[in-house]
Amino acid sequence: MADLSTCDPCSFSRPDLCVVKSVHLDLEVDFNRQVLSGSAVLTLERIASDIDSVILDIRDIKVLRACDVDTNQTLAFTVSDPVGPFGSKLEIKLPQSKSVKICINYETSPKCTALQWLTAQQTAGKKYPYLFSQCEAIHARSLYPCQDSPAIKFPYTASVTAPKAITVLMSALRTGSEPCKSDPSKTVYKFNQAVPIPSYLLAIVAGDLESRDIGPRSKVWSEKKFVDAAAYEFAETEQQLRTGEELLTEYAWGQYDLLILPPSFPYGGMENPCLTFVTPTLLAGDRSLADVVAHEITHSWAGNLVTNKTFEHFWLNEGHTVFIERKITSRIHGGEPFRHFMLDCGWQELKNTVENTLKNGPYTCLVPDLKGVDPDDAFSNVPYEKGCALLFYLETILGGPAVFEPFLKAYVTQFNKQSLDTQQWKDFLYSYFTDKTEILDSVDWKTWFYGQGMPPYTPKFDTSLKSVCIDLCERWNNATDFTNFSPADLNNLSTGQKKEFLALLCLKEPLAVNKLQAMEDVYKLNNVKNSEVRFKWIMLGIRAKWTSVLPRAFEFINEQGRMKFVRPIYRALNEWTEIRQEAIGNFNANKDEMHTLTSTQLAKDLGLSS
Ligand SMILES: CC/C=C\C/C=C\C[C@@H](O)/C=C/C=C/C=C\[C@@H](O)CCCC(=O)O
Ligand SMILES: [Zn+2]
Repeated sequence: MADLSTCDPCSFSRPDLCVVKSVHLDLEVDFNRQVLSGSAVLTLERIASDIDSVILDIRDIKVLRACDVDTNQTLAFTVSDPVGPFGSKLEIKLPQSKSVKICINYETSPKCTALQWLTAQQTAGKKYPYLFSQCEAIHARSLYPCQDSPAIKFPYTASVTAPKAITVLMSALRTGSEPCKSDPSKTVYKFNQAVPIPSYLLAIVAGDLESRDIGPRSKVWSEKKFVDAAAYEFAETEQQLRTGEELLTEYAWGQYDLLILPPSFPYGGMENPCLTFVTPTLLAGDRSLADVVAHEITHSWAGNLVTNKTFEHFWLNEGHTVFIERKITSRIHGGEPFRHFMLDCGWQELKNTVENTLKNGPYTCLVPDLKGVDPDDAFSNVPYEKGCALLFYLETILGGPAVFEPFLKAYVTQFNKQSLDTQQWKDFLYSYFTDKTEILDSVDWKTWFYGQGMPPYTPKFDTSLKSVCIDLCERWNNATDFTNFSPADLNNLSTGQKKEFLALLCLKEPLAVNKLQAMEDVYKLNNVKNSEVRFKWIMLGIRAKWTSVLPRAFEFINEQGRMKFVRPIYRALNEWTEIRQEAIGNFNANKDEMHTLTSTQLAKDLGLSS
């Protein structure tokens, strides 16, 4: 196996020998060639006095030249391509000095895994092309030469040149724009991210974008078609930010904007600092899916300020974020009963993933071994929901929210702008609760961190919001006569309760087709627009092998590319023997329009690649 860094199994870099202290990118967006070209200036600090080179991660990057900025001396470099999913190792010889600033002239490849390039035809407006990035977990190395490990944090500045009609945004504060001096048909955009970030939080978007103000420090950005709907949908953003500040500390990033991406965006949201990226599947029209924004806002502390040292400790980012996100949303809507309802739904989602999708395998560990593994291949809701469950368990045994919430504030304060691992987190927990060592010693830490399967405990939740979902599920599951059901059954439920009602039915034996048709006759779910409810209704139909679900299933997976939805639907269609070839044919017909992350994972799900 390649000589990966001693501290991060997913990076060749050796920050223990020489570390990147800051980055400046000067890039031009070339939509015709679908490349970014220009330079990366890295300020380095030698840690070991006897080293004479720096090792960086790259993938599919063409390095044209490396030089010492102060002397313009050309620096020798080598690129090696070890076998494995981690790209290439760029080694650059360094001049003799304690700190040095190097300039790397390079260009990305059209197959850069961090970027999706869309033609004008693929956008909503059909007039201009579009480009957006997704660097988490280890795709930053295809965007710029870097030490692509979350153990390292650095501030960055950038200057990006693009055609005049195109707006460019980054995960940074906008510090101005001006016509390009050498070509008035282009605009140069300037950015500054003064808060140190891990490499995966560098992000860029370029497209025909409009914005609307939604708060004193927030805008929504999207193509014209979505911008007013987005302004309505995410109107609670400032309230969510303030609730996060009440719980934790002052928001450190200045601006909090939201970018609504094209439908191919593979995730619900991505916590890029100053500019959260979100999927348009959140545009429900009733703000019922804005909890994803609360999640991304929470990452402003858990993940972006306090960061997992490697992706084996991803639960530190996601488990804390989910646990705190649910505190934020329940302080705004519904209080503790609502928090418990969300925790309970999360527990069920975890159970379904652990037992049915991952079959209690190695990726059900809270802290998985990722040696030789691309983190994308290990991704699931386990670090989110098992991590959240551990924190809920600890909150319960340590004395409840009034005792545990001050710990969360102390945690983000202690590790502000740092990266840590699970051992450091546990040591801090013990150091904070010095009077509760006996309780902490009673926790089965080994099983929680490294055990496969469900956690070693069963939580007790307040079920006041869930009982109506359970009752309606049991009524339908046991019904032989459907005359006693009415639209009012669902009209009185929240979106979350409708979703949970369908999720509970998905855990039962597959329903008879005539029962599903009766449900459709009463509730008219075939026309539902809310993506979460639509997803569960489609999954219920596929489980029952209800052929009339198929047109709606294919329509849904072809109109958006959020992996949370398309992967389970493709997997379920693939398990439906008579439909498998149609599913594979649909995938092959649409894969070129998909984000690379999505098509790569779907090919593996369908057994078309290893
Ligand atoms: C144990 C897992 C270890 C490593 C995985 C780390 C990163 C995986 C990589 O695929 C990046 C994931 C980024 C996720 C971004 C947003 C998600 O939080 C949202 C996912 C669910 C949704 O679509 O709502
Ligand atoms: Zn997250």
